[in-house]
Amino acid sequence: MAAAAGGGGRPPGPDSSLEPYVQTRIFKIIVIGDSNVGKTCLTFRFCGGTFPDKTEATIGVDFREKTVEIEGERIKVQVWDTAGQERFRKSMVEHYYRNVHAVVFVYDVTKMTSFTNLKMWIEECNGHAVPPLVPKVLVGNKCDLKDLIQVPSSMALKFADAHNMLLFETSAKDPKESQNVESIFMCLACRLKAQKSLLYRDVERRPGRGHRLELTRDANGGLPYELTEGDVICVFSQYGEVVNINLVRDKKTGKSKGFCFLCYEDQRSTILAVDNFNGIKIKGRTIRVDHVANYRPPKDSDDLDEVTKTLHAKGCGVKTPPHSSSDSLSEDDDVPAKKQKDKEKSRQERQKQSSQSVKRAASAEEAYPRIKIKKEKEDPAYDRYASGSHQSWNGSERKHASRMQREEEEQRHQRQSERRGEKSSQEHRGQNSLREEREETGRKSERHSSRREESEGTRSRDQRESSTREPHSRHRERGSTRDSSHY
Ligand SMILES: Nc1nc2c(ncn2[C@@H]2O[C@H](COP(=O)(O)OP(=O)(O)OP(=O)(O)O)[C@@H](O)[C@H]2O)c(=O)[nH]1
Repeated sequence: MAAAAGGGGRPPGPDSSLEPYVQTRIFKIIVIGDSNVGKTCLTFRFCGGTFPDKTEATIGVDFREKTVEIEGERIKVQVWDTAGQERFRKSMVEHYYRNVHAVVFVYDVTKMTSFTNLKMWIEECNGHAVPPLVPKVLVGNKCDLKDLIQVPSSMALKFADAHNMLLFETSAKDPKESQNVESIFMCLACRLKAQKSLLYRDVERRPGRGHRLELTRDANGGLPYELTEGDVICVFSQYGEVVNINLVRDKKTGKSKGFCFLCYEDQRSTILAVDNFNGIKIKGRTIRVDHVANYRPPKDSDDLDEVTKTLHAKGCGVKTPPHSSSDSLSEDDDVPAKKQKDKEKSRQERQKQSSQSVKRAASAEEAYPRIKIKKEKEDPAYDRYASGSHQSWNGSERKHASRMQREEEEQRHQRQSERRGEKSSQEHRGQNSLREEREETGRKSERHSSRREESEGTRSRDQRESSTREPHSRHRERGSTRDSSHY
């Protein structure tokens, strides 16, 4: 069942390797227990197949990895060898438990205190809201020291039963027991595989330009006020490119309000960020992040300088070439400052005329073709936080977009009729060309209907999303994302 082994080092991030994009699931398994029970040796035995001559107390965490094959599927077992000593684990505990898929509790069969302390380790684990679905096993190590055994198997078995865990009694040192050590992790991997689809590599790399990450603020945390947009981008670009950021600032003082909206280049990055950043501490403040459907660009206010306005409009991501001709409609992309001012005026005029939020969202979509914004209902929570006037979008931009579409359509028609004209001028129009024409018509109608299906699909999806969006429906949405990315 098992294949290649891995070594220690940094946690292999989902994008850290240059290996081709394959669907490899990663199971994060943490090994917990008192210091000196043999956690490091067990992980060495499993990942490297050896018993280390010498070990030192683990500081923070060590990572080891092994790729195994279960029923034809390659799975990466990522083993987190945690520190047993309180002083070496304090700052890391939250990281251990975040998005963990399975837990291995280890005690030393020759040391009763390491067994009685298990209660404390289980409490710690429960205190970090590890879901009940996460499999846990109990491992009694150092069974080779037969004469020194203090913890009888019957006692350990009773404890394991009481906590709904499997018990493994083994030795990292004794090579004859290596199969048993392997079974600990393989048993967990098999159980995890049997559960539903896991982890990030399964998530489609969709250009989810509308997907945003919301860094919220509550009584216990939020972004440290001193962080600038650049700081936030530095931290959050670990999991993907940030293409736009809206760090909400006080209108008068310009100081950060401690919350922010980020737009990643794809949905996968947003999911990764939610899973990895939620609950971390930055400068003593706990970060809370949510994955919500739509990125909201900053609201324009009068005292913003032109550079900032243009940056808000363009985003901060690297420019990618437009996907299609309609993408190149971005008139705003290189709007000179004066034009921007004029637009601002007419925008304000239009704002008086129309206060319908749906319309606003629709026109925003046209104003920011690079960051497509889905239509959605106005989120009152956003208005509560955000300062400054509502942004409404210029009707001329809408007209411009539709005019361009019309022109494009006309050009396409012209090209088609030219092609047809050429064909009719041919003297001998045989069966082949007739067939070609029929095929062309078929293709065209196919294209047409698929486009219609696509737009209908998008519309109904948008309708569904907007109908379920409430100020706090983010959580539901995030839950559904998790459903698809976690077991
Ligand atoms: N006899 C015997 N000794 C073992 C076994 N496993 C580990 N040891 C020894 O136990 C000591 C501690 O092992 P480690 O693996 O470093 O213990 P740990 O739980 O990782 O300790 P911390 O990193 O401090 O949390 C070392 O001297 C190992 O050689 C085993 O199966 N049998």
